[in-house]
Amino acid sequence: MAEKLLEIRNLTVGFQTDNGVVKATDRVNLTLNKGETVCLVGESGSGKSVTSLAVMRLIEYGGGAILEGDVGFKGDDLTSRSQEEMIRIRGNKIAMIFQDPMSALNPVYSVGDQIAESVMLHQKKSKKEAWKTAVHLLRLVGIPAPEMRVKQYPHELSGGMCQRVVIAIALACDPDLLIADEPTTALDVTVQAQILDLLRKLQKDLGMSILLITHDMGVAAEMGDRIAVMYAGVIVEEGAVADIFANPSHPYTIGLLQSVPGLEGARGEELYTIRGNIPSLNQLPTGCRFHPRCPHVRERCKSTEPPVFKVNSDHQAACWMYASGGDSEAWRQELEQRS
Ligand SMILES: Nc1ncnc2c1ncn2[C@@H]1O[C@H](COP(=O)(O)OP(=O)(O)OP(=O)(O)O)[C@@H](O)[C@H]1O
Ligand code: NI
Repeated sequence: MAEKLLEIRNLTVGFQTDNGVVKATDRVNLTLNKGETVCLVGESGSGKSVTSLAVMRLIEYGGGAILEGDVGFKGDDLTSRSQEEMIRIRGNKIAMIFQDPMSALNPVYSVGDQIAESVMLHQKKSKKEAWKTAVHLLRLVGIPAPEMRVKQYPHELSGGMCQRVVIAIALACDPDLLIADEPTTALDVTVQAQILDLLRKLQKDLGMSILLITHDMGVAAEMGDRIAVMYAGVIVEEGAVADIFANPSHPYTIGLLQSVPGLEGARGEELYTIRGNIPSLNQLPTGCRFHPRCPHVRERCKSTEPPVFKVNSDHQAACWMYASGGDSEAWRQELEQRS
């Protein structure tokens, strides 16, 4: 049995707005095993960042609140920790990196100072030792001539180099879990690939788990052991990466795959676009949230929200098509033919 590291259960995050409370995530369930990379994918506004910020308990600083559910981390429930305790947990066991490395770095301190500060915060080391560790970490994240680079300031480094520095800072606390929210979106394509390679290598060498947030199915295919697809605050499909690509099951996932050039799901010459837009949180449709955009919609989808159904042993989808009995079989055949 794989060892569970992070277990998000029924996580509902709410925000107070002028129109009352909106739920940015609604009973999200997601498990991450030790040493595994799980990719959380979905369109803009689907609730990916909110989910990760709730895990870190940073959502409370952004005006959100955890309304329901819990976050098991190494058997501990993070939702019942105080913010003081969370500071220690965030620093020591969970690290997070974001899209824009420049905004994560302080322009007035050298990169060495910033890494060393993180080292001293987490390990009992003198300034001199911490500086040595900073050089070591820069080497670990693939920065050439680290002895020279360590003295430089963020503006003297490229965007890709800065993201490597941010990763070095994250590694200073020797995290069990790295949450990476669109870590390569702001970088150009070649640099993007290099940073993804680096994350893969670090994961293998250091044995950490990665929760990778991306809207890019190609990135998810390359990086993930498992993929969870999010739509309008709910996880609509989850499974092993090979399974999701070979046998995408939720109509939303199928649409996503068909809209990516060069992926197997994309058949024919013309790329598919999912009709319509993601609904706003204060005007969620009844029943299945995806039903107004779904090419396979049936009456039941309009009235009742589907629970999660097993597609096979390690693959599940929240779609009525996978309920047993009724006309599900015929329905699935229709889907096979149309897609
Ligand atoms: N402080 C806030 N107040 C009100 N609503 C918020 C707040 N922060 C986020 N939301 C809402 O929560 C929803 C999910 O946002 P989130 O940032 O998690 O999306 P995402 O999937 O990460 O999208 P993206 O790919 O654009 O980063 C959005 O509809 C957003 O408007
Ligand atoms: Ni986001």
